[in-house]
Amino acid sequence: MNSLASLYENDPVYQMAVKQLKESISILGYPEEYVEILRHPEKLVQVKITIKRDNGKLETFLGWRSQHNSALGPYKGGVRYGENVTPGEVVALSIWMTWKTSLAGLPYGGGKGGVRVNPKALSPRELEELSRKFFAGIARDVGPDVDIPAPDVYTNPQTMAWYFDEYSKIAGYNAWGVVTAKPVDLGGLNARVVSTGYGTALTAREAAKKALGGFEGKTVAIHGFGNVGMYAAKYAQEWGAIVVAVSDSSGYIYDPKGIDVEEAIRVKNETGKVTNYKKGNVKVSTNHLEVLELPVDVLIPAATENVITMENVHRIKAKVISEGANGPTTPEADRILHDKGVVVVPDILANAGGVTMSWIEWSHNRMGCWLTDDEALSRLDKMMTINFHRVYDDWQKRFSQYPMRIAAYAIAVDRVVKAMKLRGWI
Ligand SMILES: NC(=O)C1=CN([C@@H]2O[C@H](COP(=O)(O)OP(=O)(O)OC[C@H]3O[C@@H](n4cnc5c(N)ncnc54)[C@H](O)[C@@H]3O)[C@@H](O)[C@H]2O)C=CC1
Ligand SMILES: O=C(O)CCC(=O)C(=O)O
Repeated sequence: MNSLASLYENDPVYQMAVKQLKESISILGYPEEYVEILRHPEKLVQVKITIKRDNGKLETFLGWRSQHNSALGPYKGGVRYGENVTPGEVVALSIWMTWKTSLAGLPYGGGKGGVRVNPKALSPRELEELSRKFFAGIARDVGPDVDIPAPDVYTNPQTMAWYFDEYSKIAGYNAWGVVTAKPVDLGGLNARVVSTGYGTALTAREAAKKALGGFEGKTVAIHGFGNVGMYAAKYAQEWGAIVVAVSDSSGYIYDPKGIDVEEAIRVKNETGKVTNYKKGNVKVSTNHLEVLELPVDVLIPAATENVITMENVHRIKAKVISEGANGPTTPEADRILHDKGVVVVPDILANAGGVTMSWIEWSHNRMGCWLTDDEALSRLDKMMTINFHRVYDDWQKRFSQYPMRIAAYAIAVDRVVKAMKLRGWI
């Protein structure tokens, strides 16, 4: 294999994505050579980004955009910033995007981007320069009909406004459809901000109805309190569950009687650390991973990949897990959870609220008309509830000896393979 593949092949997150792909291809009865076709991105772009720091020094960062598969439509997926971002992680995330958009029935393929940078160490001006230069670097490879980025970890609507502006200047017109999750004044929807967390809480709710006889009164712990974790907490509480614990990278807070989610969001937004929450008899710990092991009914991992592993899976007590994060559970741990009777709603189903709302935003931008947030959320609710039950029922009917992820993958991979065959690619 060529040397570009050596950039990602040894990455453990990439290897996890390939393992899941292999299992699905084998279960679907497709030839093994499909694994070789589908394990590589169609294109991987590396960008060098040099910015002038506020102290006058030049600093160089690397960024990547992985375009995994476009059989069903333009590549779609977020861009993340982080000091440990690797090309392997970006390629893996782009593979998962292909399955996610396919499973959601959207007219998209899968892509993902990343920049290896600690965003917390940059001033707002430095962050803007980095964001604009990253997007200018990939401008020839993206576009409203080619590849449509969106936010992921440590990027947000402001980042999308810079991307949109940079691309529009290069293209010579206002390219509304080149990114989604834009600010409302630039054609975005407020509903996109809440949509991933909304969808993750929704799939937790539907899974709890199946596995626990209902969602109301059930206890919930959430790992990660950013965009996804916060809104998953908000909607879980709104729908009657008791959110007893949440964490961010500073640690976690736990109150068995329930935490005040609105207050926790205020504390996180104003101080940057959820562990500054002080209400009631709250217990505060600096070990954020312990939140995964609390005695709760429902667990929502909403931070990073590889947090439920063979190391901690035997200590996990939740009976329902809804994966807000991408790739939080290793395949081995997933199998053990399944054998213990835990219902794990897989990431490609549980966190599809974001990309589904992105599609609603993108298609309305292109038609030049606008939806209210309530209309957009009610559409999302319908789409995700139907999709959850379609996957759940198929799992029970055809794949109950496997984790639910396998049923989701079987539907998703099959749709992509069929499109590739129809197009004459394979
Ligand atoms: N924002 C979106 O629309 C979507 C996000 N996701 C996934 O959800 C997860 C969270 O994303 P966002 O909430 O958007 O990010 P965010 O940047 O808004 O929040 C991330 C949260 O995770 C915590 N965190 C970061 N690194 C951590 C680490 N190494 N260990 C423990 N905690 C850590 C942060 O403190 C923060 O609370 C990611 O896996 C992302 O790929 C999936 C679908 C869509
Ligand atoms: O809204 C989007 O296009 C991206 C969402 C995303 O990156 C994800 O679902 O992981």
